[in-house]
Amino acid sequence: MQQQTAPFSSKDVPRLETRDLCRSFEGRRVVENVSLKVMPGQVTCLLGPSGCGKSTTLRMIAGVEMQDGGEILVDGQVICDTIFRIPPERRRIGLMFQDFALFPHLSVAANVAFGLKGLKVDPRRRVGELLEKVGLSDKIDAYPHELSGGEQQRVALARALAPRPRIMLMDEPFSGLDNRLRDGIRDETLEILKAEDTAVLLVTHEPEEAMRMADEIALMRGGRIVQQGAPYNIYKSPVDKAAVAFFSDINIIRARVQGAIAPTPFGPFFCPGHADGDHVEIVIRPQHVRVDFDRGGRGPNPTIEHGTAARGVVTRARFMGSESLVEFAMDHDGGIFRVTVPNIFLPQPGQPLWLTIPRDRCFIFNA
Ligand SMILES: Nc1ncnc2c1ncn2[C@@H]1O[C@H](COP(=O)(O)OP(=O)(O)OP(=O)(O)O)[C@@H](O)[C@H]1O
Repeated sequence: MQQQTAPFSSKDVPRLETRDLCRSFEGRRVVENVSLKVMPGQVTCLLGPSGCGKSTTLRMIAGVEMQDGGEILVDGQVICDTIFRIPPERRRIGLMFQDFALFPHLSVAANVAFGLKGLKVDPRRRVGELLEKVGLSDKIDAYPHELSGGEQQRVALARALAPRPRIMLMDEPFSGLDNRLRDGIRDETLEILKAEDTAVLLVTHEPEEAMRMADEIALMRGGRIVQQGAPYNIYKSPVDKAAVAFFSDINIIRARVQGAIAPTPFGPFFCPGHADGDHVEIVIRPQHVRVDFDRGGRGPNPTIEHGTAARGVVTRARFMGSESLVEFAMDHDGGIFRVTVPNIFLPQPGQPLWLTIPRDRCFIFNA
């Protein structure tokens, strides 16, 4: 009898996949069971604090660092496990790092053509095509010292793209650029990489950069991926307190669950799934706390959506540009609460105000 095979499309095969990558240095695990998939034309950001193992992961995929365990696949084929290893230069993986180091003695054209050595392509044509893409056709004969930081970055991108890499690994490639320049270059780079259908793995420790660039974020901590998903999902459904705190300041209300309810000075919080006696932390971002006026010592009326208001006294108020940051010392425990309010809101220190916590904006975790 003929065996039926499942319908299978090359579209379903990740361009880049890692399975359980591990690496230790001097007996210390710095990368632990990192499994990732990046589809063609997709950008995945490895996001995490300094030292969490992002660059080591990238270096193993590039082939300049050897893993202790796990495997790396490109288009469904193993290119490296603990026994078999394709050398870095044959992986067709492009690299872009913060110190992109153009060759100072070579012209823009020669820098871009450098990536084409040994390939059967017409270098003049490919260089011309790439410089047009990055908007630097008029700088073809210039030398790196004659270019701005942003222009140099674009040459580095053209050089990395020249051999048509299937995968681009980028390690904080934009952090050397000033803020205003960075946004433009980031967007342009993304557009070009998507148009070339390149799978991109980008390392960053900046949540804003990850939110801006990524189709998917892999949040890393202590060598492990703790959460993976679309930026919206990571922001809206964080796995733990640290995942919330990575994207913004946080306020924490501590309580103990009784009958699926955590009583707090802000009213009761419904805690399904938490057992009686569980200590919980209710976490809320500063932009989601609501502020109400004192109304002669009486705060706003309690509601189901916002619970009861708790009174605090302003200790500090700062205008931050598009919003104001106000700090409160809370009456019930003297703890500090941070609240951001759009536009200009600068109450005087000492002024009493009332804070409420929208129930649909807070996260409840076991303490
Ligand atoms: N060759 C090495 N020898 C020993 N320890 C190393 C080596 N390379 C990296 N480490 C250690 O491994 C850990 C992870 O480093 P890695 O560079 O991967 O982190 P990272 O998340 O990229 O940090 P950053 O954002 O600061 O670059 C760090 O504690 C680092 O000191």
